[in-house]
Amino acid sequence: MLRFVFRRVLNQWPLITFSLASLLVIAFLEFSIPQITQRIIDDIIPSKSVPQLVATILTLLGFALALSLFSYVSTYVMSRISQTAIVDLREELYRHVLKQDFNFFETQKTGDLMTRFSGDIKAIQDLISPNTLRLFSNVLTFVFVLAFMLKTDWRLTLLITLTFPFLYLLNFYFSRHIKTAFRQVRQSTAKINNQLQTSLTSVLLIKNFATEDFETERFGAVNQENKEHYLTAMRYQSLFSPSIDFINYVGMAIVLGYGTLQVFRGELTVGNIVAYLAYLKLLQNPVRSFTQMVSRFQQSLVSYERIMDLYQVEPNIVDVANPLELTGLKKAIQFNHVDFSYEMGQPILQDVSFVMPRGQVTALVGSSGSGKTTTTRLLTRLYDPVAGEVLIDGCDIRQYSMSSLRHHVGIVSQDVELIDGTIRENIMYGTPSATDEELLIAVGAAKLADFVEGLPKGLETQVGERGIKLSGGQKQRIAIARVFLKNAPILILDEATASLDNESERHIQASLDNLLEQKTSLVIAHRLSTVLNADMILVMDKGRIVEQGTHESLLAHNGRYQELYQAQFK
Ligand SMILES: Nc1ncnc2c1ncn2[C@@H]1O[C@H](COP(=O)(O)OP(=O)(O)OP(=O)(O)O)[C@@H](O)[C@H]1O
Repeated sequence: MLRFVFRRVLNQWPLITFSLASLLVIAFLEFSIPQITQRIIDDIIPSKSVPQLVATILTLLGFALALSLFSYVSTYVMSRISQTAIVDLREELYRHVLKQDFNFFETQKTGDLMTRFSGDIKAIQDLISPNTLRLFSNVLTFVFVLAFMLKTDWRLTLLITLTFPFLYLLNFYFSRHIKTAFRQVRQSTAKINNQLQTSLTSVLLIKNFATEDFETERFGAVNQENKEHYLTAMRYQSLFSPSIDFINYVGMAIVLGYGTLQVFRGELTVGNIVAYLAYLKLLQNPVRSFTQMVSRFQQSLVSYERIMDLYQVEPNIVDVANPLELTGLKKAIQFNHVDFSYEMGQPILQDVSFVMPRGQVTALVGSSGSGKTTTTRLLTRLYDPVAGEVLIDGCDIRQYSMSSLRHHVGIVSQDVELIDGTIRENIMYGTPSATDEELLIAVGAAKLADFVEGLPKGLETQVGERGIKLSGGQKQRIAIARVFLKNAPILILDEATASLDNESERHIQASLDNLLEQKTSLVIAHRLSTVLNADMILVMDKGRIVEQGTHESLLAHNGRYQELYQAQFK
């Protein structure tokens, strides 16, 4: 973990060098101040020299001022180093997560991912904090002080160091337990986040089924679990500091007891004892901050492991080395003996083969769960086939760069996804360079113009939380306008007109027909009326294409299409 953190701050070496230099100065000043006390007690008090006293006090104040100044500067600089490193880390992790396969997001819990971005990154941030820096300066002071004490009275110093093994053992014992306990705290916090995330995004479900009490009870259970783990962690942590304090008092007793005996024998001065007591504190400081660091370190370690887990996930669907750039569709898209399964041993698509010639509309029909959406997902490489291939102009789509492939496909799907922003931002999402003229054409084509003109802020109206609520049909039309604007040569319409009333559907259908005319499209529709005019209809059943042809030829055939048609219209 330290190596990981170190690599992340290494590029800020000038600031780090400056911080380390300040640490040296701080350690020197902290070591010197008790020397001044000793000098006053042992030399100046007996000499009764006022000028010497004034000079020494001024030196003391000067040292104290310098100490404050260096502490301030080094703390601020360290915060800067830490913030810069954390911003980089968060961004890198974000990019890494977005790069993952679609499948990753389907299996990963959102709340858990959010915890990694918030809590876990914060724990790493704590590690690169001014407190950690303090620990380093304390360690330096520790070395200075120990060297001096050994020189002054090695026996007394050795007696004090007898307490160190106990400190070490206590650290060892507590840190192990604290680490385990904090891992459980984090896991249960992620559970709380998951529960919150799922219930807050399904409020309608909860209201409709009046399951508030049930949900609250479930939430209570995970909340309680979190409390138990936290209390376990706290039990260890609260016992940790007092145990260390006790050992420290033993050290103080040794200095006072043995030191006073030495004074009796004339081997140490009173000033020596006072300085020793101050130094004892300086020896204890590192131990103190070390104890705090242990728990922070444990938390960071748990978080580090969770972040590393995330880093270690690599996407399976990636560009080949030196991918081709797709520059347009010239002849056809072809599915060639494609097999696919989401989970091993459970085939979803089997031996799917068909051709979509350029400029034609291919429709996919079939009962629910027959594999229509899955087929469209293979075309944009949300998933790759298990066997067989998908070709564009005779070339396997895996040879093209994913971004060029996806730039060539426009999708309107069942679930419209809107971003938090204005209607304009939503329509221009993915096409930020579109001109106002192009935007207005898209708005008109998607039959949104009347609706937008009726809004006081027009295209600048916020959608979602801080703006207007949109109906299902309006959302869908925004999604259609977005695809109009993208103007990709290949179109996928997955139940694109699903949430429109009959009248809007007619409007949209007309403009979609315009759009489809110049495109190569794959249209999924449960309502057969929307696919009557398709150039080719593929009938899917249990992951296979069981029939294909035009509406008339399929009806005449008296097969699965006939059944579907009968079920809908008779
Ligand atoms: N992410 C997934 N993981 C595992 N199985 C899945 C996943 N998505 C879909 N399936 C399964 O794959 C099969 C085909 O689903 P698909 O969504 O392609 O069907 P569909 O024909 O589009 O259905 P509908 O018309 O209801 O949208 C279904 O049995 C479904 O349960």
